Amino acid sequence: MAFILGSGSPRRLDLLAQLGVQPDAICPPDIDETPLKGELPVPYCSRIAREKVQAVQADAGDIVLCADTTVALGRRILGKPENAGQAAEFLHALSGRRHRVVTSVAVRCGERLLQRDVVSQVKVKRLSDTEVNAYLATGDWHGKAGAYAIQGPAGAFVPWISGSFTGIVGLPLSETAGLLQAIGYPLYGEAP
Ligand SMILES: Cc1cn([C@H]2C[C@H](O)[C@@H](COP(=O)(O)OP(=O)(O)OP(=O)(O)O)O2)c(=O)[nH]c1=O
Repeated sequence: MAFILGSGSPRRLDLLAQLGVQPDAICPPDIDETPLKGELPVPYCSRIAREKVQAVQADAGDIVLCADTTVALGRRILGKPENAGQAAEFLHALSGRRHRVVTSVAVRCGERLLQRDVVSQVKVKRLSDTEVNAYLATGDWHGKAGAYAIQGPAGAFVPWISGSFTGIVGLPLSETAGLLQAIGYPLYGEAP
C-alpha cells in the first residue's frame, strides 16, 4: 500500500508531516478549476477536491489524498490571483470584513472515496493602501486562495478566526486524521 499525496502545495506536505505521514509519492493532478456558472463556494470546493482525487493514477490498494482551499466572500469564489492587480483587488474586497475559507479534503482507496468539507471564518482588519502595497511587495500572495496566507505576513491582518487554523492554511488536520483512519491508513501505527 502506497500513500500518494495528490498535491503540489508545500503547505499540505508540511501539514501532513505534522500527522507523521510521509507520502511515498507526490502526484499533483492537472484539472480544470474553473467554477461552473452560478456554482457556490462550498459545492465548488468539494467538487474540485473530488475531481483532483479521481484524477490521480493509483494502484488498487493505494491511498490518495487531495484537497482544495477556496476563499468565499459571500457567494463569490476567490481563487488564486492571476497577477498583482487581481491580488490587490481581492485584498481590498476582504478588507474590514469577515469571509469564509473552505477546505475540502478527499481520500480515495480504489473505488472508496471519503470526503470532508471544513468551513472556517476569518475576519480581516480594515487595510490601508500602505498595508496592501507592503503585503503585495512581499510576494507572499502568489499561489494563495484569496491572495493571502494566514501563516505568513498576512497573519497581522487577521484579528479573529473561528474554525480550523490548519484548514485555513490548506489541510484541516483533525478531519484529515479522521478520514485517514476511516479509509484504513495505519495512522499512529494502528493495524489497517
Ligand atoms: C487562505 C489561505 C490559502 N493558502 C493556500 C493553500 C493552498 O495551497 C492554496 C489554494 O490553492 P489550492 O488550489 O487549494 O491548492 P494548490 O494549487 O496550492 O495545490 P494542489 O491543487 O496541487 O493541492 O492557498 C494558504 O497557504 N494560506 C491561507 O491562509
